[in-house]
Amino acid sequence: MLKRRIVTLITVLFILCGGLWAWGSLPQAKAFKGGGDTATVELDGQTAGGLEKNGTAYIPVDEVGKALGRNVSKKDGKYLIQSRLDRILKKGVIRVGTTGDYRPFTYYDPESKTYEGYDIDAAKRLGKDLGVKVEFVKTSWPTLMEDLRHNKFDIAMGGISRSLDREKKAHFSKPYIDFGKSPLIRKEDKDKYKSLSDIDQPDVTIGVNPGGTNEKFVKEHIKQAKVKVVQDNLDIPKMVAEGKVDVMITDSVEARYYASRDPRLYAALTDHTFTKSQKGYLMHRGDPDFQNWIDLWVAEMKLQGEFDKLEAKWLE
Ligand SMILES: O=C(O)C(=O)C[C@]1(C(=O)O)C=C[C@@H](O)C=C1
Repeated sequence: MLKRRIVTLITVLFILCGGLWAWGSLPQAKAFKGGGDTATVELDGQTAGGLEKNGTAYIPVDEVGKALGRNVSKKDGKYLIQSRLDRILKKGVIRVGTTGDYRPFTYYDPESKTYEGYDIDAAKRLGKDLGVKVEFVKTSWPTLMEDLRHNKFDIAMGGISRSLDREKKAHFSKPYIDFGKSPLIRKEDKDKYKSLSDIDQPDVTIGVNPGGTNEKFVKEHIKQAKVKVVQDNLDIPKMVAEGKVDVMITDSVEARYYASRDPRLYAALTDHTFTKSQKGYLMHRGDPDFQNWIDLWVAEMKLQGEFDKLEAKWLE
């Protein structure tokens, strides 16, 4: 009887020591929250859970991978956190964030419940070239960076301006189109607005959508004119045409698009834009394999004249 008890005790001790050894060998990360025997870390806006021991968190590497939107594999005794590219290929889906409010790049049609536009076609082509399905995820200009950080999508596409500010928090692909900020006005005002100072007058009202580079430009450069913030970007060109606001300062590409479709509108100064900028696709930081693939894809699209075809279809 005593012998059996001693054997059981030794077995229990043995299992306990093994468990502690396995626990201790889990990869580490600093905990910011949690206590007792659970811990949580935040990685790129996602949380991963594990155990805490003496102020150190032990987070299973699978959890880390999940939080980063990446797969984890084990080879030659080493854990490998794979690129997002491998995960996309394995899952057979790429999640593309897009705002759906910026013609001609991205437009969500509430009736057909589908997206269309230059970058929607580009995203579909991207899916085809990757050999995966495309799942569009709605985002917005004010929440774009947060939605990316929270891993709501793998890449954002839809007339996004490359900017040094955004590159501090995310990563842009190589550019695929050049443009600049310019005014969309009523045709009858063609001779009235010939420069930014003609526009920045107390009797002028500028319509602007929140959260993007249009608003940033207006905040930085407009001192005297009235500014009306319009939640739905798609409403602004019509508001200009109907005289509800006088000017929309936006990307020259968009100004041209609306002016060529509505005879009441005029795209001014598109050859002398207020700024010079480029569009790019927005990705997470720290994943060179995925970023390189996307850059090569952008280069191939240019080389094969695919962006030219999209321009002919959507921008002319
Ligand atoms: O923020 C950006 O990157 C954009 O280029 C998007 C942006 C904007 O500047 O607000 C550009 C033009 C459209 O009218 C709406 C959105």
